[in-house]
Amino acid sequence: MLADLVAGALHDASDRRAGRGLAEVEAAALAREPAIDALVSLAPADRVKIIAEVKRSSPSRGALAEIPDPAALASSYERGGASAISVLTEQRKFGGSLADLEAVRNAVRLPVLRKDFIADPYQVFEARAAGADLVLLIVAALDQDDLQGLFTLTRELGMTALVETHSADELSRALDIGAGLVGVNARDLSTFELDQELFGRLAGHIPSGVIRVAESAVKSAADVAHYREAGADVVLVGEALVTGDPVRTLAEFLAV
Ligand SMILES: O=C(O)c1ccccc1NCC(=O)[C@H](O)[C@H](O)COP(=O)(O)O
Repeated sequence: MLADLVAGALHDASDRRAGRGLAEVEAAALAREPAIDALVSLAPADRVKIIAEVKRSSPSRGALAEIPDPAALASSYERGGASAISVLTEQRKFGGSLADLEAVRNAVRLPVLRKDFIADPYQVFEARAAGADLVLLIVAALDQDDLQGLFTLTRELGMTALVETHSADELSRALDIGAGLVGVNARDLSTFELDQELFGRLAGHIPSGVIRVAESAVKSAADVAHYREAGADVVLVGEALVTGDPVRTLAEFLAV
């Protein structure tokens, strides 16, 4: 399933590239104001930080929320105390787009993450051109050379990579490339199974100086507290925010 998601994202990127070539997108990326330094915004603190996600639907859960105005949702996340905004830009299964990301960029002063299945440099340039400060790099979706290449390009463009892992082996590959922001996704992206204990098993192997992000499977403040007790500096939340009152839910989650 992950391979299908990556193939679909690459196919769509290739379609967009036919209309807007690499040179044009690269120029647009370089013309942007400098990216916000997400390593500063998400640095460990005496309280947990939250990356709040704009998520309409997903392969595992189907339709979640309409979200007619992603900019308004992102603004409410900002008001609610989120430290960064994640925007799912994959269209086929998540109903997202780069237009969503651009709208969010224009609405908030927080760092914005392009959450997609990124496997080609074109997608990284697109992200920066749309105003993203971060991109997601999923270790399971990339061989080590491609992971290193996309990570290096991300840094060259002044952005931060959230390097996502789901096993000890993937974590060591993330650390090998020098990732400073490492995610452990509770969701197996091929089977969609959730393992909320995975973060706790891997967190001890993430050296200090690397920001630890627990991703997925948060339904309640108790789940946020669970991740925090296991060592999470940051928790990334999608479904619980888009299906509830975002400001009130964030307040509960940030109070742990
Ligand atoms: O959410 C899915 O079903 C999914 C399936 C396959 C690949 C990625 C998927 N989601 C992306 C994410 O990792 C989540 O959107 C994110 O971590 C938030 O998760 P949640 O709070 O559980 O909505």
